[in-house]
This record gives sequence, structure tokens and C-alpha cells, in this order.
Amino acid sequence: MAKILSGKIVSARVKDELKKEVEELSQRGKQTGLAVVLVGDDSASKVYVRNKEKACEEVGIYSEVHRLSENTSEEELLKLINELNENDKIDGILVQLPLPKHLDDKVIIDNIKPEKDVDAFHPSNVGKIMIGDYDFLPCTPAGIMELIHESGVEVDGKTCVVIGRSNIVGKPMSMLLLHENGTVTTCHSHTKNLAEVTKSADILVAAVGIPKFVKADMVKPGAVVIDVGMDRDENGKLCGDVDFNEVEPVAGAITPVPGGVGPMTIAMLMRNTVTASKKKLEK
Ligand SMILES: Nc1nc(=O)c2c([nH]1)NC[C@@H]1CN(c3ccc(C(=O)N[C@@H](CCC(=O)O)C(=O)O)cc3)C=[N+]21
Repeated sequence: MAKILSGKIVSARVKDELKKEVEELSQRGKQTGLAVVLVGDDSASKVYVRNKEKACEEVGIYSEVHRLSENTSEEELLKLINELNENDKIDGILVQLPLPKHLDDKVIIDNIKPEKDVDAFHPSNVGKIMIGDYDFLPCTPAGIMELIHESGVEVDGKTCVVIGRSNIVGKPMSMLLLHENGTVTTCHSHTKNLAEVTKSADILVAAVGIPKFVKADMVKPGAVVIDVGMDRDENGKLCGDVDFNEVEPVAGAITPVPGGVGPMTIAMLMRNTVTASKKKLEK
């Protein structure tokens, strides 16, 4: 039986610690604030944004959600971002992705002040992560590192395989594993003999966006298996990229969906916002 790596439990612990830090900052006269920008009405995004608002409340972070219509122009969105960049009440800005098709993610992200870029998506933050000299870590990979630490398995010297190479998860995930001295392979749709590669992994991270993609015969017995998927199964039920029922008996440790990586992503967003607030106070 695999150890279940509960993002619910670990994220609650992280938020408890952050709550104290937010209180201390507030005693020193520094409030902490997060602005979330949601364009359009993607139903999944709405759930995630609500969870972020709830987390802010728990931690004591002031939050404002800007809900903009689906047909918001680039100019209007940039105007809002510039206002938030200059707003002293706001330490962190998050523009929920994906944006509607007529908006270019890159243009929008480039215009967020790097000091307020709590997603760590701005090129200057991405570059800093590559070098290993960063202020913020991207929320999902950072949350996953916490869950791996929770498994008790040390990354140093381990064979790590990441399925997926997105800028948001796969690529930075591989980088963070490398920072902890993992031997890292990044797989994607052009990878040959995928199952053979994934079966070599002591630590396997699935971030492909295909429901139940990882099957038991792709997993090394005893491996730590991390599921980043937020997919829907054939019945429309929330599931991950890993076939949990199949893989759980083979794995040494595994994250559930829901209650695994998702809550950790949000906890790390809270951490980045607190870090941004502290940095501002020190300046
Ligand atoms: N700028 C930006 N930053 C992000 O960090 C970002 C984003 N855009 N776009 C979408 C992805 C996805 N993401 C999730 C956050 C929380 C849950 C979460 O709370 N999941 C719950 C279940 C949610 C449900 O019931 O559907 C869980 O896994 O237990 C999931 C996914 C953040 N993302």
C-alpha cells in the first residue's frame, strides 16, 4: 500500500505558518494583499479562483478578485495590470490562465511587475529560477517539492521523470528536481518508449492533462508518484493524469486528486504573496 501524500494536510500546515507571518507583518504595519484577475467565465478557473480567495481569508491576506468579461481588450487588461502594479495595497498579482484566445498570455505576463509576479511566470523570474537565484518559485512545482519531501524520499541522486514540458509545470518542475540533485528526464509527446522511461523513475511527476494516462505498467514498484492532472473521467468526474486505482498498489507514495497537488499550488501562492510583502517592507 502506498503512502498517500495529502496536499490537504500539508497545505493546512503551510497556511498555519503563513498566518503567523502575516500577523507579524501586520504588527509591523505591513498589510499583505493579493489581486487575482479572472477574464471570462471558464468554470474550472472560477473554482480555482474561489479556492484562492478562501485561502487568503484563512491566512489573513487581503484579496481582491477582478472579474472581467470574456471580450475584455488587451488595452483594458493592461490598464488594470498597470494600476495593480502601482497599488501599494497589492503585493501580488495573479492573472488566471488560460486567457481568452484573443489575448496573448506573453504580453500580459510581461507587463506584471516582477516583484509582484507571485506565479513566477515573468521572464525575469523564470530566468532567476534557471540560475537558482530566485525570489519566487512557481506555485505548482514548489508545492510538489513539498509533497516529495513529505514522502521522506530524498531527491539527491534519484532518477526523476517528468511527463510534460509546459512553461507552467513541466519545465520548472524539472529544474527544481535538478536543483536538488535529481537525475532528471523530461518526457513529452515525441518521447520514444515512454513507458520504459517512466518505469525507470524513482520519482515520477505526471503533468500531461490526459485523464488516467499513467498506468501500473509505467510505474517502478515503490516509486513516488505525483499527479498534477485536473481532468475529467468518462463520467465527468474530477480525476488526475494517473490511474490512481491501478497505480496506488504499485507506488511507494502517491498524491490523490483532488486533495493532492491542487491545494499545495494554492498554499505556495500564499507563500509567494507573503514573500512579496516581506520584500516590500525590507525595501
Ligand atoms: N496564473 C495562474 N496561476 C495558477 O496557479 C493557475 C492558473 N493560472 N490557471 C490554472 C492552474 C490550475 N490551478 C489550480 C489551483 C487549485 C486547484 C485546486 O484547488 N484543486 C482542488 C480541487 C478543485 C476542484 O474541485 O475542481 C484539489 O485538487 O483538491 C487546482 C488547480 C492553478 N493554476
